[in-house]
Amino acid sequence: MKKTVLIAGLGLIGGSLALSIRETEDIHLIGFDSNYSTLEYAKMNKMVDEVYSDFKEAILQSDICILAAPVSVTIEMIHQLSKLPLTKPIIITDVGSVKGPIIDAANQINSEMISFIGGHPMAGSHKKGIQAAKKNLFENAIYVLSPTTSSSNKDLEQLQALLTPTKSKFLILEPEEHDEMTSVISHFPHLIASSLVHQARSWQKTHPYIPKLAAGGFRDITRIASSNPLMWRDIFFQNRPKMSRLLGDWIEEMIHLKTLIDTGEKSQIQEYLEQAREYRDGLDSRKQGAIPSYYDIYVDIFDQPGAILKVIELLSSHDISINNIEILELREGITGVLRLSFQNKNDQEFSQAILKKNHYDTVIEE
Ligand SMILES: NC(=O)c1ccc[n+]([C@@H]2O[C@H](COP(=O)([O-])OP(=O)(O)OC[C@H]3O[C@@H](n4cnc5c(N)ncnc54)[C@H](O)[C@@H]3O)[C@@H](O)[C@H]2O)c1
Ligand SMILES: O=C(O)C(=O)C[C@]1(C(=O)O)C=C[C@@H](O)C=C1
Repeated sequence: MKKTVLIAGLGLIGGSLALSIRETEDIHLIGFDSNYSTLEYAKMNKMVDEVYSDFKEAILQSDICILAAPVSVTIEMIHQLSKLPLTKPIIITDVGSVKGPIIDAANQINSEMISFIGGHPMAGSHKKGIQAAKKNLFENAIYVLSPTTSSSNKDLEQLQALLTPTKSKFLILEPEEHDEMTSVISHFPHLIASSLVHQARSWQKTHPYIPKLAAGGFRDITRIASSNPLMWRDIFFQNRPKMSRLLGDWIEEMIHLKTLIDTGEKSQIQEYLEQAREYRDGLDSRKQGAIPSYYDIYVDIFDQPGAILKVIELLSSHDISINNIEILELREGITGVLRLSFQNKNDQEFSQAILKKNHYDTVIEE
């Protein structure tokens, strides 16, 4: 018999999950969202089989439910769930970027019917909403799962089977361990990116040309400052003890760096930069399985009308899906560099072959 799977919150993450699992044969996929136009979009684009504007109605018929709303809303949904008159067993999971408070809420559920397994796909984007959803968003990404005492091994296997089409790699973690690591490698960097943008904005008051000087470096390090403020407010708030600790460490480190700069400690500054470079280069995931990254190609282009479009058209005419496009340098009349990101090695290599055949200079960084 078909299982009914509910995705509650059809934004970037919920929508992407819907796109990747919707072709699974033995499921009936339903979606719930508080935003009416999101439900309309999901229905029009056949992202789910049915849409619901009432959480209770949707959940009562589901066998598996994926909560994919902002973290604070997810916690509210778990409180609501615990009060529902459920008549059949249901596996509940979530996708929230912070796990501790979500698992704490789940542990308060007093229903034999609910098996809760925390979840967090470690892939996303600075974009939000259903229109930014992508089928292959999670390919090769780590997908953290945090089982609780309410869930059995069979439940975990069932959830992993449902998520298999995402082509992600499962990693079982305790919530505390998850929150500690993601605070370092995901949450805190967002705070720093936003603070760098604030610094530039403040200096712009006296130096109006600052935005014109913002080249590849500033854009690279601050891309994530364009992310969804509501989602990140929730993440910082729900993980605030860890964020506060990291801020303390960071301030101390900055004071140390300031001393090195003020006293002109050239060799120590160089050593600091070298150590950072070595660690950053070693993170390149595909060899070590640390952080899943996109498969990038750097393409030289000339600043001519339609130059970027030509590259996109060329690859899309071969049915290649480009995950992200970034213009790293494009100044009037000179050669620029496009960074094209793909979700897998095949697309990356195939694209390079096509571009080379069409006389583009390309580089893949190893
Ligand atoms: N964006 C990322 O990079 C990323 C990556 C991994 C995990 N996450 C986590 O995924 C979750 C969703 O993030 P997103 O990026 O998809 O955000 P999003 O803003 O794109 O989507 C959130 C969706 O939840 C819906 N929603 C909000 N309040 C609701 C409510 N009360 N009832 C029903 N639906 C409601 C919104 O209408 C929207 O469709 C968050 O918990 C976030 O921490 C995000
Ligand atoms: O690629 C991005 O824009 C992201 O910020 C994705 C990102 C991250 O890598 O920090 C953001 C939040 C998540 O919970 C998981 C992934």
